[in-house]
Amino acid sequence: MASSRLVELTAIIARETQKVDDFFTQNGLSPLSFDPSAPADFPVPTGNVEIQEARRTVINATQELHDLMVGPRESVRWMSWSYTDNLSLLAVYQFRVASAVPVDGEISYAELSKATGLDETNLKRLIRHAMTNRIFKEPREGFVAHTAASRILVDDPQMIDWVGLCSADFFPAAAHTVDAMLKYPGSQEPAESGFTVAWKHEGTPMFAEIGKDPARAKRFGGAMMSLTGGEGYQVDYLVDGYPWDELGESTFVDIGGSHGFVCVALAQKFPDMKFVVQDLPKTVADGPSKIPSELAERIRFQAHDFYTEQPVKNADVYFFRWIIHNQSDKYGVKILQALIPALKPGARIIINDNCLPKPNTADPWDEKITRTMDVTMLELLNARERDENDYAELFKAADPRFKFTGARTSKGCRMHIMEAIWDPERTKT
Ligand SMILES: C[S@@+](CC[C@H](N)C(=O)[O-])C[C@H]1O[C@@H](n2cnc3c(N)ncnc32)[C@H](O)[C@@H]1O
Repeated sequence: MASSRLVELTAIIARETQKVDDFFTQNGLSPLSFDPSAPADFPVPTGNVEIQEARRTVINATQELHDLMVGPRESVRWMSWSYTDNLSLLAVYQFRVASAVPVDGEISYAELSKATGLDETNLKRLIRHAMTNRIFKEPREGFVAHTAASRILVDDPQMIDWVGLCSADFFPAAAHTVDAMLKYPGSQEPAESGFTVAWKHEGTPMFAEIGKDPARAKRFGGAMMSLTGGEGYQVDYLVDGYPWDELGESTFVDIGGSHGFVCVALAQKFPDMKFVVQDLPKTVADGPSKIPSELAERIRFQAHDFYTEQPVKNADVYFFRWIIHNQSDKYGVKILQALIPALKPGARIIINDNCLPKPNTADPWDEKITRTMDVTMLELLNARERDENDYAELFKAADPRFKFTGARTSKGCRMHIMEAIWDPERTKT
């Protein structure tokens, strides 16, 4: 029957919402709301699998119901204008509108215009558009007040960086990605991406260009902290999601490890492990100051370019988190090959990154995020996310003596742990 899916979805939504609501009542939690005083995050721990699953089911079922009700033609029509969401967000970011709106209370458009330097007419147009995404509200005509979402743009500096990075730096890159693909078909070069075409520095990759401007680099760093601390990316999933205790006394090399926060988390739980954090010279220079003094003896820093030969020989683990997805296959292979002179038999190469799902197998919310991340890697660096088979092929292309053992993840985690073992006995064919 034509309406059966609609009725089915409505029943699912009612049933699962009831579970969430009962949990809120039993635990004395305030009801969910868009009010500026409402919690900025869903206030149930990620470890509560039952309620988190009910929540996801509602998110996915309401989205499906919404899309069915809107219908294909109208969906496509208005999806084509979704870039405007970025534009109004960019204006909010660029003119620092959120910090000019009082946290408790309201401000007239005229005063807000004075405070931000954005002319009143355009301010009103852009803010009223942002309001359609629940960023600010107009409690009475002509006055602006915060919502829970706009409050985040006052309270959370890393989220402000994330919004700035995506709307100011990445949005033009997306708009120029097809131009870049036409100009450099099938390119694997980071210096020939949509980002480089948009910002007119073809020949210089995004990271190098951003690094030239301290403010832009700082914003990039803050934005990455916001993303990697977000739901499903917390480092606890890595600490608890792999049998690190099997390693006993061991050396772990965190390649492109930034300021060593992964090593800190592992060192706290596994006292027999020692760590080397490798990154570019500027980054490692700041590293030691970020390590708790009781762990300093076990975590050392080393400047190393991961495209060149690995200097730490015979370690037990060579680890890459958020590194391989920034590489095209050409450069991913180069990074893995640079390890080979250092590897002892049985050394583990561990990649902690996204793993693209097989079609129709993933949670739709997660799949949307991971596939958006994949296309973003194309825009920025001509790099890519990979599925399990792609990782197997990457290791094989680097050297058949890498024995790929597969990808694993845990409930609620949006990343995977991919592992290969160095086996010099495997035939090099
Ligand atoms: C996306 S961040 C990932 C940082 C960290 N692994 C994490 O999980 O948050 C990429 C890191 O790679 C470092 N990096 C970039 N190019 C590098 C290179 N050629 N050699 C070593 N590190 C590099 C950057 O400085 C940065 O810290």
